[in-house]
Amino acid sequence: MPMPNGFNYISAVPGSGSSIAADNPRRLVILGSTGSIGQSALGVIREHPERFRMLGLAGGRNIRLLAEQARQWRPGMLAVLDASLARELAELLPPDYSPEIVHGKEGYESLATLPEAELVISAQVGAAGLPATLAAARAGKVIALANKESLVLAGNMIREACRQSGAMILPVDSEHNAVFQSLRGEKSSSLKQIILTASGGPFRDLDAADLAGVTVRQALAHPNWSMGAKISVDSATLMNKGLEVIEACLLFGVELERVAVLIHPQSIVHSLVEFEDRSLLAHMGPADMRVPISYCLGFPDRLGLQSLAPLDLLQAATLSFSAPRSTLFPCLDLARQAFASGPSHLVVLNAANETAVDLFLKEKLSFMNIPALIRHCLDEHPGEPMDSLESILDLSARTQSRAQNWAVR
Ligand SMILES: NC(=O)C1=CN([C@@H]2O[C@H](COP(=O)(O)OP(=O)(O)OC[C@H]3O[C@@H](n4cnc5c(N)ncnc54)[C@H](OP(=O)(O)O)[C@@H]3O)[C@@H](O)[C@H]2O)C=CC1
Ligand SMILES: CC(=O)[C@@H](O)[C@H](O)COP(=O)(O)O
Ligand SMILES: [Mn+2]
Repeated sequence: MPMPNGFNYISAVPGSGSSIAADNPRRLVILGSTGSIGQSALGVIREHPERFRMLGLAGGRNIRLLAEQARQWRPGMLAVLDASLARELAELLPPDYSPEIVHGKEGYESLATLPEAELVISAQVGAAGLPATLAAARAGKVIALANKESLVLAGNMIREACRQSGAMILPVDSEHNAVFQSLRGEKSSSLKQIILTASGGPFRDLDAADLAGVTVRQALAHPNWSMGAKISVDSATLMNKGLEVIEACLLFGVELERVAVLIHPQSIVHSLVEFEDRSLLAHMGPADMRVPISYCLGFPDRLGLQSLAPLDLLQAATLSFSAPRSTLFPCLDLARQAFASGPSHLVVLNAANETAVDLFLKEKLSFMNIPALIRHCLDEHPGEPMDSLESILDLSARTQSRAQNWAVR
């Protein structure tokens, strides 16, 4: 298995290092196929239809798009959020096609653990993605992981599940995919630090007075990436980078102190690794999620992406780097503090953030109150054992209701 040598990495499925043979297509499930990552993944697969066989697609509420995808890919199983959406979805499918339609947490879990599935793309948003991701890990699947919240909520549980089942995680998140590519063939003892790049989001040059009045529309207008609403707001607050620091620690088995963040407004260098000999390896490419997704789908081979224009470095011209402004964007430090405090603090961090972002998107919370609400929830939390999926989901729910109360106080 061509994994980074000696890394404490979530790894090693026997045979998963083999190339995709055209006569033996990779059997695939996409959780979150109706989202930004899900649609980008389907774009990659559309370029290589002979290499993949679609076994299952899962959406949330967007059954029109899911029906359209299902008509094209004809998987044997579909999943949606609830029973009534499942019934509506069935009505939208052609008469000659009757897949099994499942719903809710158990439905997503059964899709993620389909016995024939080899590769599961985990691209649901938020804590909702955890049960199916954990189920896929327990079932020994290769998981192309976009849903970073799963690792933040249950990193150690997922690592242990992978160790026991032989499941393996391939990082879809652009920074972690960049690190993964840069570490291949290297020894863990040579690694000094990981440097994650952050665009800084749409508000990176604003001052405190301007930040107080930013709108939802402005927060959703990411300067470089086209993404779903939740992660776009996370990018604007720098919580996305906070979640990514934790994701890097868990994926690559490195301590918090060895994961640095640099603001890099161009989003051309997707991250770097520094070695003991002062060498820096950087991964560069277009700011398009089809690049890391295709790397995971084809791993250990690279799939061609003819539909994507090459990055023109002459056009890009400048690469710049600066330190994050943590006073104005405290979420990055809040995430670091939560990770240092322990697993239940991470659950509180994630739940408070999800509630805060949801309230901000509904214009019930100001941008500056997103970190204030998260800080309040963390300050109140004494810590508790997190030893099962149920305990995580229970603490998430309690935190969300506390956060709602704080916001409407
Ligand atoms: N977009 C990007 O470029 C990147 C995203 N990521 C991560 O990937 C994940 C997905 O992000 P993104 O694609 O942008 O998000 P989107 O909001 O675009 O898509 C989210 C997907 O999850 C589904 N979904 C929403 N709520 C639920 C729920 N309660 N239960 C089950 N499914 C649900 C949605 O279904 P429906 O729309 O049908 O309701 C949709 O398929 C996130 O964890 C994000 O942090 C990481 C790196 C880059
Ligand atoms: C594309 C991707 O991986 C996102 O997580 C991206 O990194 C967001 O950009 P920021 O660097 O602004 O958070
Ligand atoms: Mn990212």
